[in-house]
Amino acid sequence: MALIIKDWEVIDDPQVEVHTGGDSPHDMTLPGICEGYLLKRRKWPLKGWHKRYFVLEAGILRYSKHQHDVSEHHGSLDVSLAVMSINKKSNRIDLDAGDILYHMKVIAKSHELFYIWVTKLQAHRLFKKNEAAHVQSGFLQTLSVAGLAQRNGDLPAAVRNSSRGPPSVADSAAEYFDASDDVLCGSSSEVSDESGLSEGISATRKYRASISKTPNSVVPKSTGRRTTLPAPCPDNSHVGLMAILYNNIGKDLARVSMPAALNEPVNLLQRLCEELEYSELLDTANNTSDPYQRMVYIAAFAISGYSTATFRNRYKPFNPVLGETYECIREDRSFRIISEQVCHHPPISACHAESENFSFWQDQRWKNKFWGKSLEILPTGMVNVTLQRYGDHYEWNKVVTCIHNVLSQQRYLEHYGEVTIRNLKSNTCTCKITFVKSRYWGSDTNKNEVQGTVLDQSGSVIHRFGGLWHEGIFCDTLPTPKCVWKPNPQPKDDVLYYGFSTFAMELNELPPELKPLLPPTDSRLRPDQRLLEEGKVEESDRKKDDLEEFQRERRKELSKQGEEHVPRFFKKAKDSCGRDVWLTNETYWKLRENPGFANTENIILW
Ligand SMILES: CC(C)CCC[C@@H](C)[C@H]1CC[C@H]2[C@@H]3CC=C4C[C@@H](O)CC[C@]4(C)[C@H]3CC[C@]12C
Repeated sequence: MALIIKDWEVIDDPQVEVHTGGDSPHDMTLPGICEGYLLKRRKWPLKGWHKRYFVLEAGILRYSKHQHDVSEHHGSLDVSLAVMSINKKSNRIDLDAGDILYHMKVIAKSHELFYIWVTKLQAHRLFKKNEAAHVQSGFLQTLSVAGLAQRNGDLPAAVRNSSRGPPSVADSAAEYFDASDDVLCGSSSEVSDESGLSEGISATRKYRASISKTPNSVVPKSTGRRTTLPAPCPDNSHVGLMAILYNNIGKDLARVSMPAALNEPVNLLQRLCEELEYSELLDTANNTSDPYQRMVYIAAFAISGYSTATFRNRYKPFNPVLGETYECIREDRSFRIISEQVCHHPPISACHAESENFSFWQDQRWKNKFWGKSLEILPTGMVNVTLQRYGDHYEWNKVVTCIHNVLSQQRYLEHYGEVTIRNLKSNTCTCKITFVKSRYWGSDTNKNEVQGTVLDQSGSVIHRFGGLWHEGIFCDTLPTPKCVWKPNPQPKDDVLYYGFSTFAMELNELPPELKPLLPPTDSRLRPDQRLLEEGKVEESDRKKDDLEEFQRERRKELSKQGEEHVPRFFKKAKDSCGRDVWLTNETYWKLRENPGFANTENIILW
């Protein structure tokens, strides 16, 4: 656990990782150089903050007065020997190596720049440690009897990777750019004590008691769909994540290739469909005449999409390849959805669902921030729902999802931040939902708290609701106070099956009668994902490599011809605020019916 003293956080020492993964492509490479002006605190003779030029190279941090005199640097420090603490609020970094102590601060109020320095420092610290371990293991090896020499796979990653050159400065500049373009900043979600926090806690306790008294929804009658997966999930506890993550700092997680053993047999397109697991809340909203009450159901729906996180922290979804599609028709829930990977850099997945009660669409993309122990996922883009009967168009943002202890088996997910739901067709009411960031001193009981209010035009509270995103939401201001949403119970043996809900199990099912109707780009036909689902991990891994290579080839070919990939079922547009959005072009279902995808020209992805 990171030690936290009044906004200061001691960053855990990077653990040198011993690889067992043989020829994994994710070995440690020399991290890129990081340089620029920072403020450095000085005690004597001129007390205060002074602007200095810092250069971080191969694990050594040097500084000088100006950029042009870096050669005559004033001081230098091996960053792997220093304890690093950071203060996210004031953008400060302290490096304490006992005899040498650097207090540094990012000049501009740029949280981005601060983040880049912190992650780069971590990468360099790990690199330097690895290097030290290399020297030490080399030393041990010389001592050991020749025949007992260590297997290649047991050596620290850096040892085997020495042949690969350091990334160029241009590379690392690209990486910075990647990390810094239009990112949302910081975590604004910590509820301050003045805002009635203790009140909130006791309210949540009350809500919680009421939720637990509410019986679970009746298990739906058999839908004829499968209730389990063909094979249990592989054990992936041996896969070393440290090198993968440190080497990809600043990059989109969705663009980083990882071994198949880390994956779950659904992809991000299918996970968009999974957000409709509780679509009956939208049906209810469409049958509720009171606009304020309707908003409560929309809010419950917005929260329900986050509940799978409780059980889904051990595996990551497959990244769809550009042009991949996924359809799902649910007669039992009377909706159908189509999604497509519309952009590769940055990765964007777009979806559109429709039913007699509602439409639902979003394009999902996000940024990552890797803080050493945790990884924050900052989604951009809005979720949209329209209700057929009232013509309402609701729009809301998503909150931050944080993967805590990302490198260890104690991994867990947390959501925090504020959601504002607006009805673009009427300003009768808005809704504010707070996903409360858990306080580090708190026990488990203050985890996953959600509080919300529905406000009228003048800002008065009309409804209040709350609870926990993994247990349910209670609203005590409805004519009959009630639990508006409660997650379905997990199926038996869910731990063996990736923590999937029944709904998730059904996503990748491929009934024989469906197969001829699907375009060849449908995720259900993706071979590596199918192999993983069947428990053939190694074959899946190989297929995954081929498939990714094939995607790169296709991209090269296209750019050689000066062309750009054009999504097939979605078009780019601007929303009311001028943001780029991807909307359906309404061709999918028409083509499916006539002439049918077997009779159209399709791109070949695998
Ligand atoms: C490194 C690996 C093995 C650890 C597991 C990573 C898992 C937990 C990560 C990888 C990608 C992540 C998803 C990426 C994007 C979103 C959209 C966001 O609006 C809600 C969270 C959600 C749905 C994330 C949930 C957590 C997630 C599934």
